[in-house]
Amino acid sequence: MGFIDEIKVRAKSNRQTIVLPETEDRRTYEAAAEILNEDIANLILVGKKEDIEKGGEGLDLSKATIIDPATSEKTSSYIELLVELRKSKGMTAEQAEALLLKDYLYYGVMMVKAGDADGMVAGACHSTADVLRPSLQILKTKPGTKLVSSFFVMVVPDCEYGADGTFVFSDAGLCQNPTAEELAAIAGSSAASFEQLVGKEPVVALLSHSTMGSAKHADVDKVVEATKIAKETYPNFKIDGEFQTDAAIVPSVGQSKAPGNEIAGKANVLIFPDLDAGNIGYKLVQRLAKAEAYGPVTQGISKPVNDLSRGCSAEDIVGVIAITAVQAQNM
Ligand SMILES: CC(C)(COP(=O)(O)OP(=O)(O)OC[C@H]1O[C@@H](n2cnc3c(N)ncnc32)[C@H](O)[C@@H]1OP(=O)(O)O)[C@@H](O)C(=O)NCCC(=O)NCCS
Ligand SMILES: CC(=O)OP(=O)(O)O
Repeated sequence: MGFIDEIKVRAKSNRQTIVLPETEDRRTYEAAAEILNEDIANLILVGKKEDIEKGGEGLDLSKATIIDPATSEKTSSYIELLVELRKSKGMTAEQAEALLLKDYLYYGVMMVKAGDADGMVAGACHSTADVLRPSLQILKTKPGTKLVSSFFVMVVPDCEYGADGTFVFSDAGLCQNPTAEELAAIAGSSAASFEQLVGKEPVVALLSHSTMGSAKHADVDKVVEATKIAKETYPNFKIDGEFQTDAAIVPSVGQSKAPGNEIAGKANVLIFPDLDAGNIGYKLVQRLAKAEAYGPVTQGISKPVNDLSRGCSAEDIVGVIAITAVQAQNM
């Protein structure tokens, strides 16, 4: 069974409730119909009943719960809770009400915060910053984690590298220019995410344009420092660097560039030095190698709110909803 089919089976075994706030996008409805048809999760669609009926025309969405912020009896409690959480930032009741009635992404995150949903998925028609900012402000980093970061699960067809072609790429969505300490935290979180979702031993490579000192530059120094911190902080995970991508994933190149290294050529978790590299890298593999790309999935956050690319398909949304449900089972 492939990666996403296994995730769907796990999601079905203990159904979670996922909120979908992007009811202005047809792909949301197509994905919702498939999730409900396959019994992968319970779904909440946020919006006006008549808009949702129109948006989902021709699809069976009868098992979805529809919540209209303008009429829901829960809205006043979300306003109170939002004011409580953000009063130190100057949030007033009037501002909270205006925000929750206008911005369904904030509304969905408040549903998760209040425990009325187990997770949220959005990003088909909003930028990553707009999707993740409310969750960073409201849900916050989970205890014991330094920062929230994000990753893609990449499933590359006909590929013998990684875990039979399955990889975690991080951070390809959120942290723009991580420090060495942040890069180390991303490596630790990504190893744990790989273990949780892929169910195999993570082998983590911190990527660079240098392998074990072959190039000299401040950018390389950052990755070397991050590797040192990550190895000290997460001694139970197999982590090493700095590696070029070929040395990280191709066994023969790994052994020629880093002889005797136990991670070289075997990595299945690839840590990119910054968001430019990560975001460019995942899109190249997705589009040129025709890989499945699920994400950006967040890690290190207190409850799962996951993003999508605006270029996603309905099938991609189905995958990210199933992943979100599996993350929620473990929170
Ligand atoms: C997500 C993002 C918008 C957050 O930054 P921002 O809008 O400038 O927001 P702020 O820095 O004001 O942060 C908002 C809150 O989130 C918190 N936060 C921001 N980044 C965080 C992180 N990585 N982990 C934990 N908390 C974080 C801040 O501490 C702040 O909390 P507060 O409001 O309670 O003080 C920003 O990191 C970003 O734009 N990332 C790139 C997204 C992107 O374009 N990706 C490419 C396509 S996938
Ligand atoms: C993840 C990502 O790159 O998102 P988008 O394509 O929407 O910018």
